[in-house]
Amino acid sequence: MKLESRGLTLDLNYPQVMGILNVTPDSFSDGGRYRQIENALRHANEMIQAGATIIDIGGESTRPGADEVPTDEELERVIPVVEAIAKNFEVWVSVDTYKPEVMRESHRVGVHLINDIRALQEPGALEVAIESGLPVCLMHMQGMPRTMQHEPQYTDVVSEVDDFFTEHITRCVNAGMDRKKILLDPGFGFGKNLRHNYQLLAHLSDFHHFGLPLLVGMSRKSMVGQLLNVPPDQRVIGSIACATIAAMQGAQIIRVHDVKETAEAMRIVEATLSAKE
Ligand SMILES: Cn1cnc2c(O)nc(N)nc21
Repeated sequence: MKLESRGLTLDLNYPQVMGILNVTPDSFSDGGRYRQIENALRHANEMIQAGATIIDIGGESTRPGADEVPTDEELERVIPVVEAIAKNFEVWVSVDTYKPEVMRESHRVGVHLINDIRALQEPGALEVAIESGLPVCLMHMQGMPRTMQHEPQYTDVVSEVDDFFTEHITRCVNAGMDRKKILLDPGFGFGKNLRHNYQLLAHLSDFHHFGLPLLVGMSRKSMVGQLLNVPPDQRVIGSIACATIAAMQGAQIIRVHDVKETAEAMRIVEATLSAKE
């Protein structure tokens, strides 16, 4: 399975590591626009050297309880960084946004992939995504970041996420999107309690029946923290375990903070999966 965008190809027969680049104020404490771009380029370079083949740039925190960011503010944070990385590196750049204006401007300055935690449900987002011709990751979320972790409920989380994928693939294809441009993501931690997250991880391979790439993000999340009772910066080993379990089930893109460690673990997964054949 391969994914194409703007002349770049991603070989999805091997797990690809997506490095997280947050351009929210708390992520670059020493502020200042130029400094922010300089720091972002340095961080992106580190992740690329460590094995990331995609850099995911986000200007609005998606943590539980996070507030929304005005569109102009998100544009100011994200667009210069998307442009700088797309210009300076031969790497896939994805934009983590649900706002159509940010999608459009990111496309204008060279982004390769749209990563939308709201699965193109914002007014105008689907039209912009189709117009751009870019691949899009549709992620499942129950509720909104501000309230999604207040008692999430499911009858059967795996089948409900599967139904969500069916519904939104159909919606996008009926609106004119090329089905081959869609990626799917169960949205670990987005309206899921600990058990829901591990049911999704345990059954991740069930989602291959769509024949579309699976993108997963468990890095440093509470599904690791709640089990190990450690703060985010001590969740690397648990995150690697999650990444390995997902990749062993064929997840094609793993979204992480700790690129070097994850890329090394993916080498082990590749060796194991290729020995299966
Ligand atoms: C932005 N973001 C935070 N967590 C994520 C996840 O698990 N998947 C995707 N696609 N994006 C995420």
